[in-house]
Amino acid sequence: EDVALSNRYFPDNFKFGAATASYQIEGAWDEDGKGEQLWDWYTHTYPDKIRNENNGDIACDSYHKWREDIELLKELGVNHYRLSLSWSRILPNGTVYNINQNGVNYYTKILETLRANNIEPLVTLYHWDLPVVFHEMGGWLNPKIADYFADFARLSFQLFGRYVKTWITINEPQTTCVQGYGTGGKAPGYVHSGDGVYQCAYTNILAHAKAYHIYDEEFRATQNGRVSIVLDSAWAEPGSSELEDEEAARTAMAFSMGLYANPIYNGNWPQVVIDRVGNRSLNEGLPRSRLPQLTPEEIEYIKDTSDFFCLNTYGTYYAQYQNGVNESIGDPNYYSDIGIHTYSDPEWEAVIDWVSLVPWGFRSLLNFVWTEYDGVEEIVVTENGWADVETILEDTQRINYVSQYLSALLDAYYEDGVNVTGYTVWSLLDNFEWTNGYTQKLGIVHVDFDDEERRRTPKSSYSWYKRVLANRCLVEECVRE
Ligand SMILES: CCCCCCCCCCCCC/C=C/[C@@H](O)[C@@H](N)CO[C@@H]1O[C@H](CO)[C@H](O)[C@H](O)[C@H]1O
Repeated sequence: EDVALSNRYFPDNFKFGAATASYQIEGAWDEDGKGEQLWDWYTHTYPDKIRNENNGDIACDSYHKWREDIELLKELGVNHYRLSLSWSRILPNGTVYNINQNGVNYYTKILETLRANNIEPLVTLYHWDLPVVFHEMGGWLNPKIADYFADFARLSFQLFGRYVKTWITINEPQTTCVQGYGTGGKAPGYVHSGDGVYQCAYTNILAHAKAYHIYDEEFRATQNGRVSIVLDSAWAEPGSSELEDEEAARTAMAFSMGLYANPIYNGNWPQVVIDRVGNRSLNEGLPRSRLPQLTPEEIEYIKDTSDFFCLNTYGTYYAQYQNGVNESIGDPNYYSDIGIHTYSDPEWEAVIDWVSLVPWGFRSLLNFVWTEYDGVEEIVVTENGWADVETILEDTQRINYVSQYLSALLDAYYEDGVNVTGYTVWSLLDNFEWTNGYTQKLGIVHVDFDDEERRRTPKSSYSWYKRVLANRCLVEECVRE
């Protein structure tokens, strides 16, 4: 079915990019002095938790093939490349006591080459590969980790600030906290849904704020860069226009995005989260809320620690009021705290459940971020893309998805006045998709994981994206305003 796409040009200052993350592409897991990190440990200790017992030991072998990756980016014509630093490649034991010069050299070469090719690096300091020593100390359940992260951030600003003007502290704390420490679906696989999610959220936002303040106080004046955190959320659409369903959708957004965005942009946790977790904790007979209380000093310290909003999003779901759940006791659990019913429309095109072709949901989400969070003057989409579960070189579904999401983005910009200034496709390469191993393919470039050379083959979406970047327009002919 033909869908009408926006015929507006992308604004002159709009930036296009592609994204990857260290553990998902680099490989060389123990090479040249790199230390062990959480996902090395997890995939080696619990191979059965990963599809086909795969791991990222070699992944796309980008540790050796990074020049080829930059060639692909150059040819594509992107304005920026979002990549992440492997903390334990730079600091094998996690702390600044021991710096691995090979790791520093690796990233220096990449950043230099990107700059030489006029590609702006968007650098994420932490994309889930926690040095294993910190996992042994409790990982993100231990607030002390925030200090170690801050040390790593300072060192990275010192080492790479020449090249990097856009820093992202942490990727998707929601995924880390809900899946890593709540449901156990990702490393470290902990199931502490009632408490762990909130403790992890606390440590993540504290770590982010520390890194932000370090940049602000020690580097901003000389380096002139900016700092943000990547937050992810699907869009929660009310299941009906009934007030109860609208409230259910707002509650879902508060628990998914608000838990992290509210303290950073508006100050403190969302009120609905404070109330629901607090009341349920009392009903459960607990002496205090399972949600850590932020002190007035912490609220002030964490608030306003972002220079622009980084958004990752892949899909939409409906939220519906669920009768009786709010009163139920005896189930200290993040999802019971939210207490709503969610569902998808079976008509929505989707190959995996959380990536769905719902461009209007994306537009609503952009509008939500724009109006809900104080002081947001700019939004950059730092991840969005389509998942296949088999190798498809003529990936028309991906082209459909990305073109319709970009069209929705243009509508949000031109029709709704949302200042969204960048879009980053996930991903440049098919890569190691965490517990899904190599079974989910989100790259615009195919990587042959059966080939020792990890041969890269651009898919149709790569050529299509290249044309969009060159024309700055989604259709045959665009109009100027
Ligand atoms: C509070 C909400 C209540 C109920 C929720 C109902 C269910 C709706 C579906 C929500 C989404 C499920 C979880 C999805 C999270 C994604 O945003 C996240 N995993 C994306 O992470 C990035 O994914 C990339 C592609 O897989 C890539 O792996 C990258 O590294 C990640 O940053």
